Amino acid sequence: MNAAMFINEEEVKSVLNWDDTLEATETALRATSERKSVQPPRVFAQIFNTPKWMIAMPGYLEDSRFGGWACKILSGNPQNVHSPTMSANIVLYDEDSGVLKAVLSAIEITSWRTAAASAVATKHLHVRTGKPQKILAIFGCGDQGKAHANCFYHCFNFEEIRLWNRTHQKAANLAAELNNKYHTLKFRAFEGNESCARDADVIVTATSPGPVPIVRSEWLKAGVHINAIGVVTSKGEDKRYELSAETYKNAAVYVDSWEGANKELTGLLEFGAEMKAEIGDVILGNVQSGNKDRSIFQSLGMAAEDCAMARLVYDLHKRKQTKVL
Ligand SMILES: NC(=O)C1=CN([C@@H]2O[C@H](COP(=O)(O)OP(=O)(O)OC[C@H]3O[C@@H](n4cnc5c(N)ncnc54)[C@H](OP(=O)(O)O)[C@@H]3O)[C@@H](O)[C@H]2O)C=CC1
Ligand SMILES: O=C([O-])C1=[NH+]CCC1
Repeated sequence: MNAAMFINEEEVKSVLNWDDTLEATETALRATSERKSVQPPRVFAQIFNTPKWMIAMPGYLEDSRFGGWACKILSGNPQNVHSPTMSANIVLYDEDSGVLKAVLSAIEITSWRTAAASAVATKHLHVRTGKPQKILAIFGCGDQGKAHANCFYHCFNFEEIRLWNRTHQKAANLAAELNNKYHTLKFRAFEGNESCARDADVIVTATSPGPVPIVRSEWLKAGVHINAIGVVTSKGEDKRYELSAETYKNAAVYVDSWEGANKELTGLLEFGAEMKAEIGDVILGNVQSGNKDRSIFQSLGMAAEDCAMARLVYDLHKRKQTKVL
């Protein structure tokens, strides 16, 4: 057995690509509904009376190409100004022996696979049903918002991609950066969240939610699909959701895994939300369409996605190293 390796953020970035990421993530979502993954609800540790947190996400995914046995450990402080708000590493084990194979930096992996999960949900719940893909609106221009903008530009053909951020300058900067990168004028920064949401066919919310939701039901068009990826909180009086209660009530809500949703999303039931299905069951064709024309993918993020991505990045990194030798 070779010594375990550390794959740093730069090495991860050098092998990541959207097509493989989308395949790995779709495999993890589908395998979850086929019960080919093991991923108990993740463990949260809040550090005393501070906003500092740690999450452990152990998992196993059975698949010949993307299978893996791994645990992602995240830690963060949303108040960080001069350092990233989140750290993430995946510990990858040999699938037979359980011996440590590699530790991978997982900030980029987390952004890419989260954006890919939203794209997979959008493909199956919206695009494949023939609904329009004219306007995409992304709320939040941090790491996740940026990854979603890149991923959705790669996967779909929206005519306009709107960007909104609490601090407007960040949306303006990202729009300029992406227009420059892709030689396009599709990306537009919006000052108001209402104007950004109106007429959008697909919405992504990628913020750390505050006490006031940033998207309201009355602004939304019929048939809209929303990918809500910001972590929701429902602790006593402290309720933080990106979407208003009415938005949930007026849509069919899809999740990545029931195991996670049953622990972390019970607050949505208070809004009268119809918790419809796992995305994997939609991919497998096991879900009948209902009478709600709006859909929400409430993304929690899954260990199975991280297993698939760790295996993918490990294999691509090894292949690259072999070529260099
Ligand atoms: N579902 C999943 O799989 C995953 C979900 N996440 C979640 O996604 C969200 C975004 O993560 P990430 O991009 O990495 O974080 P960043 O720290 O990079 O960005 C945070 C974003 O949230 C905005 N924000 C913070 N507070 C508020 C508020 N009160 N109202 C509106 N916007 C606010 C920030 O705006 P400003 O620039 O003004 O500060 C910024 O746009 C988080 O909730 C994170 O936990 C992360 C990883 C995976
Ligand atoms: O799945 C994930 O990695 C996370 N979900 C919320 C914060 C990080």
